Amino acid sequence: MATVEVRDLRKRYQDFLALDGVSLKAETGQLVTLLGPSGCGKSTTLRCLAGFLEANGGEITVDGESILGTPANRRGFGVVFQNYALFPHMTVAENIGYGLKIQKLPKSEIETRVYDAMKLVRLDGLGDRLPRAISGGQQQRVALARALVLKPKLLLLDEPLANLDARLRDEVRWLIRDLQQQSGITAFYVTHDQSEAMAMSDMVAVMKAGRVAQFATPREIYQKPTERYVADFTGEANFIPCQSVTPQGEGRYAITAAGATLELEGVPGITGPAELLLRPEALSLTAPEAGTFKGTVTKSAFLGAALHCEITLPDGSMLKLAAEPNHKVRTGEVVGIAIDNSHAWLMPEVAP
Ligand SMILES: Nc1ncnc2c1ncn2[C@@H]1O[C@H](COP(=O)(O)OP(=O)(O)OP(=O)(O)O)[C@@H](O)[C@H]1O
Repeated sequence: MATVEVRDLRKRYQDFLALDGVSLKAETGQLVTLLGPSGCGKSTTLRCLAGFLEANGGEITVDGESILGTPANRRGFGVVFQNYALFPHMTVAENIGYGLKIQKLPKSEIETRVYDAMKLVRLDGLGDRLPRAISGGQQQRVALARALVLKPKLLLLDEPLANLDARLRDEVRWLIRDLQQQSGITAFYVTHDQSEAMAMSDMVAVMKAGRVAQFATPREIYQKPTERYVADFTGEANFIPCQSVTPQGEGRYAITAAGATLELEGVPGITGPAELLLRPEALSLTAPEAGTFKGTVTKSAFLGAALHCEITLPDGSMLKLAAEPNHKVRTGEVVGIAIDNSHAWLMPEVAP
């Protein structure tokens, strides 16, 4: 098992800088997700890790040793990409055992390991089928078994669920996480799906234009983002500009925003303009005089599990919240909004 560190990684395609100093680390047994919009450099980072691309600068170490000079086929990593690229003329079992055959292992050992791997990914009984005779989810599980059967030091997964429908995505997602945790294998996982990243990862690197905007646990990324980009990418978010910010030490601040005064935590060391992040779950409807904020309902929709409301504050800011479904509000009604301070967070207006 392996600790993997990426330091200041740079990659240029002709004159385009795709990676501009990417740094992150996976401790042994962790699953680290690279999350971000299309084109931010997730796959490029993973391909440098795999050895399919040569970096132009920086360092990648496994257990402290540089691997940049080691060709892909000597790195001992398992790779699962979205186009699973199974060999179409080989059976499921032959596909899974291919890497072991290349390593010239004895036939009996190959058979045992392939059998175990098929059981692990719940493909028992399908060993004799050709890839075209199994479903997309099963094909992706073959790809996973093919990587795991080699007992890799590191597992690299690039949008492995992208071609699956929603139900299968859920199923294979939990299977991957279960297998990764059971085997204690270190893994990097690329996705642009925020909920996938939150559900599966020990650590998340939110990427932005070839850099890592924030590298932290899913909880921290969601509740304590360092900038608006990260907050926006990791879930529903309301932002309210602050009129005044008074630091109170240890990452706490007293602020005024949209006519209210609040004390809350935030990104340490804010000195300039700041904005308040309020996730929908930080907000609840109350009587106008009882709320931290007072605002006017501009939209409401009953969604079954919640009443979705949009409320405009006196400074023009808009709050989206999920109210208790039995609440009834009218458009134009003045309401109070109570805030759970533990879900409120202060961020600098300009990224640090
Ligand atoms: N072979 C290439 N030649 C030139 N530019 C490339 C090449 N491969 C990728 N790029 C560019 O580098 C940037 C990063 O690409 P990359 O594939 O790493 O992004 P990504 O975050 O994985 O995106 P996606 O989610 O769409 O796969 C993009 O702007 C992309 O257009």
